[in-house]
Amino acid sequence: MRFDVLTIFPGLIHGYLQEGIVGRALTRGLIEVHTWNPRDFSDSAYRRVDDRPFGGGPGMLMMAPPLLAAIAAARQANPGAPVIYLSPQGQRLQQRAVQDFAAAPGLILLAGRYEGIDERVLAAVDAEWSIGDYVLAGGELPALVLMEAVARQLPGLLGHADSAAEDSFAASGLLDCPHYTRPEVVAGEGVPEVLLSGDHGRIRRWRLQQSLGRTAERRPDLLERRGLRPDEQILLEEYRRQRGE
Ligand SMILES: CN(C)c1ccccc1CNc1ccc(C(N)=O)cn1
Repeated sequence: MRFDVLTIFPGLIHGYLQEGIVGRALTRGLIEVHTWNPRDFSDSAYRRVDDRPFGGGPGMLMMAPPLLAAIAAARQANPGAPVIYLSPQGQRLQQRAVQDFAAAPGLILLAGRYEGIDERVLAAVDAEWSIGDYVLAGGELPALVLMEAVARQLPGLLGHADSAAEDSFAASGLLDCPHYTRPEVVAGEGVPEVLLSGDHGRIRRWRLQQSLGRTAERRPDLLERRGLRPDEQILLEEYRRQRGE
């Protein structure tokens, strides 16, 4: 999959992609990442990309012409790829949208800076997405968040093939259960004996019960949406009894 990122800080994008699974996906050719700097599309002497807002107000805005030209260049290089604008005004990114993006031929991501961009750029944008209800100095981190979440979904990217499919959100719609590894005792704390039992049916049951209990405690909204099978309802009730609720 090809990602094209429009940013005045290309180093932020390439820098992050040197490490980790996305870095490996790059070297393995599973993904391609190209950055386009609006400054290269500015027709002003000082490669100007920002200017003062009409109507006054603090800070600067990104001008439309350099961004529109950069978007056109990216569309030519990544045909069929939707242009996604990362902004606090966008739709909230959830795992379902990530899975949909993973099926796209490519993605063109527009990272805003300053106080935002000229509204007329949105005529060239296909969708506006937000990674959460908070404000960052630029759209580069949200672009990297989207890229990594999508890259994890690409077949062949993660070692144990089905792990992305096993992601708690994707598969079960539940929060993940607790995990343990060696050493067996940490600061006097041991490991739940069920995990040492070798009884895989019991282990699976315990993990589902933990996921259900944690989701009920921390994210009841997820359970609302998902609903519970009868057997899950029983596991959750047993969990609550054991927790003395
Ligand atoms: C500079 N700002 C305020 C801005 C204003 C408008 C658009 C983009 C930006 C860039 N900042 C972003 C981008 C995305 C998110 C998010 N929640 O996805 C948070 N911040």
